[in-house]
Amino acid sequence: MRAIRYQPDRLELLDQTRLPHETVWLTCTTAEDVYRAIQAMQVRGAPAIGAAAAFGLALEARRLPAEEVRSRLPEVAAWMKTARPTAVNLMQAVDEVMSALDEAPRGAEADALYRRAVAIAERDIATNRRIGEVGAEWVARHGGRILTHCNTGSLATVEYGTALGVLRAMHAAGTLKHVYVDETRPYLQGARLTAYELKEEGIPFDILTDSTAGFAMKLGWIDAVVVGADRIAKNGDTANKIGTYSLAVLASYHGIPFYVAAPRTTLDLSMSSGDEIPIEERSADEVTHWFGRPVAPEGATARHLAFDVTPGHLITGIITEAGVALPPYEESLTRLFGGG
Ligand SMILES: CSC[C@H]1O[C@H](OP(=O)(O)O)[C@H](O)[C@@H]1O
Repeated sequence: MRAIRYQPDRLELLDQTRLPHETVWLTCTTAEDVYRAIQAMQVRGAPAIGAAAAFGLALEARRLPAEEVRSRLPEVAAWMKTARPTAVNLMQAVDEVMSALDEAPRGAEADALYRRAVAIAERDIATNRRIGEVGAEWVARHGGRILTHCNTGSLATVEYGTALGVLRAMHAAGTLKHVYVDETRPYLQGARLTAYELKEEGIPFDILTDSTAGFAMKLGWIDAVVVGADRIAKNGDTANKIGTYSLAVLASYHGIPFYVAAPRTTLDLSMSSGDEIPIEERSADEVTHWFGRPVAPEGATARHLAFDVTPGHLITGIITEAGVALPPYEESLTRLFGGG
């Protein structure tokens, strides 16, 4: 499954606000088209956001007058980084695609950025499959009944997924027994998107309301928890979808292994701890309304923190393409990926 399709002159995004009941593709031809799609969560998921932004800048390089690309694109790149604040993949991908500008022959900037964006997308897919291999072997030792949160599959990562990639690899190896999918209010990445991906592949699952997870652990349903990430600090503190922190506390209380699966591009080793990670707060309307229809009484207010930060000491291991990092993360992550 692909949620992002790319050509030199356009980027097509599967509108994730319409899934699972409608398949609507958005066609983007400018950086602004992509910026708006990221902000509206029509494309979402840390790696997918990064890849889309990279293609958005390549499109802008094609749209701008050739003689103005080098002077104007850096400003567009800085603006693109503000589309959403938490997923470090956005910032990393923008910097990576912009580095192609320095190396591009004059007059061929757009083609150079497009090639770099394609390289980012294809590398991410290969990385995801490696994370799946590493994670499947490691997590299976705990058992095959896995709880996951949000959506970390093809829809979040160009293809295959990170945490959901581990579950795909376990399913392929015959070690996955069942997936428990947190619905993940209010956007319902779990109930709408993860369920959509798992159903497509015949992987057995049940959706749980977010508030069921703790009791499911008490009932002995869960062998391990595997989630994704949007930014991981040097000490292993991990920003991820709101509700992840609660899952980690519950898993710790119940003695259940809790894993994060993420690529190098989600690590922010410049941050010493999760205290520095910017947490996106989205419109209260996304809580008080169900995709536009009012749920709460008129005038009700809400706080909508879109992410939380799980302290490294609650994380059993961080599954990456280079191996599984174990505490202490300051040492293990640096050993796997270097200083920064
Ligand atoms: C594989 S990264 C997916 C990551 O991104 C999600 O956030 P959002 O849906 O708001 O983009 C969530 O934190 C997932 O774990």
